[in-house]
Amino acid sequence: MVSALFDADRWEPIDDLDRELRDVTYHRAVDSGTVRIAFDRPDVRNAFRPGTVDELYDALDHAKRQTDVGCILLTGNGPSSKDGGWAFCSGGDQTVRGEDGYQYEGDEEGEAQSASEDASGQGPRARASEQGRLHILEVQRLIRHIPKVVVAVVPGWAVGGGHSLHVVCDLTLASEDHAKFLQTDPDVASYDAGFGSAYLAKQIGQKKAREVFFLGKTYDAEEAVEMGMVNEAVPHEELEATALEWGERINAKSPTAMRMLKYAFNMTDDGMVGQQVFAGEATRLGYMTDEAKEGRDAFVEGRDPDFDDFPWHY
Ligand SMILES: CC(C)(COP(=O)(O)OP(=O)(O)OC[C@H]1O[C@@H](n2cnc3c(N)ncnc32)[C@H](O)[C@@H]1OP(=O)(O)O)[C@@H](O)C(=O)NCCC(=O)NCCSC(=O)CCC(=O)c1ccccc1C(=O)O
Repeated sequence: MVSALFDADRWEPIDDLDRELRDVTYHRAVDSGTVRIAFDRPDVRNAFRPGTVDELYDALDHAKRQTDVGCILLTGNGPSSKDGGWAFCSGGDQTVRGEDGYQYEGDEEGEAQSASEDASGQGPRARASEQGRLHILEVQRLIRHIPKVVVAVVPGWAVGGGHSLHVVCDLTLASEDHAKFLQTDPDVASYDAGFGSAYLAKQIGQKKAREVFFLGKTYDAEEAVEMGMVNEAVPHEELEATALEWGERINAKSPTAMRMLKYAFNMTDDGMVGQQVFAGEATRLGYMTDEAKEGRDAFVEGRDPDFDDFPWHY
């Protein structure tokens, strides 16, 4: 069983990644352009270790390249076999935290190296795996820039770095029975000084965001909706069916419009990088015009371009 909320009839596994997935499951909906990526360490509240982050990154990157996929659901499998508890993600696995980041353990490091080695056997990720990692931030940036709608589907605890992940997702859907939102970063002397805090303040306001971090209160799904950091709370049993409905709605829309809107929402907060990402898509749209083709063809054919037929639009 993947998860107690997982409807096996509605999903098929995706298994053409370069690595074997141990800490994450990855599925595609049978009847829509929606994929489901889930943390699969329910006995530790879906805490992520370095290998989890590698798998998550690779699954997201694979999803990014599927041109018939418009929606990515990010969730946590459950419940825990130990106590029945549910989690989206409880952040970095504190048992493998070292002085310079989170450490690969035993065979996890071996797998990461063999999956990432270049021809010399000394590829950048092979070398990096000997050191502590904080590469959940690379996952955050991928979620931020992926040209699709990413929905955090929260069946239980969203804590620490897991809370930050839901913050950076485009939408959050939560179980009204079990979802709980908590920031423990300052309790364990960690701090997400980027999207997890500053972008959260854009969502819920400065005072409330400071309360989340400085007082470390736990909020249920309804409170999180009230605060503006969760879009909707639904009964636990309906969580994944509702997420799939959202995926269908999203996939029915114009891919270009959705991509440009996501980048437009990002741009005001993302500085020059936000402008660059939006501008790249504007350039792509430009390339699709006859005017751009004339510029390219003129160069390739060794002649001056003739733009006379193209108006100076206003
Ligand atoms: C999540 C809890 C609130 C759940 O509490 P409860 O329901 O009572 O369950 P427990 O009995 O506590 O937990 C069950 C079981 O799971 C183990 N566990 C839970 N969380 C973790 C974890 N994060 N790491 C390791 N193990 C965990 C727990 O030990 C139990 O195991 P047993 O063997 O059964 O006893 C509560 O569990 C809790 O508070 N967990 C810790 C939450 C936490 O502090 N997370 C880390 C925050 S820091 C972080 O995530 C940094 C991430 C990061 O990389 C980063 C770095 C720099 C910038 C940004 C980031 C970023 O945030 O992205």
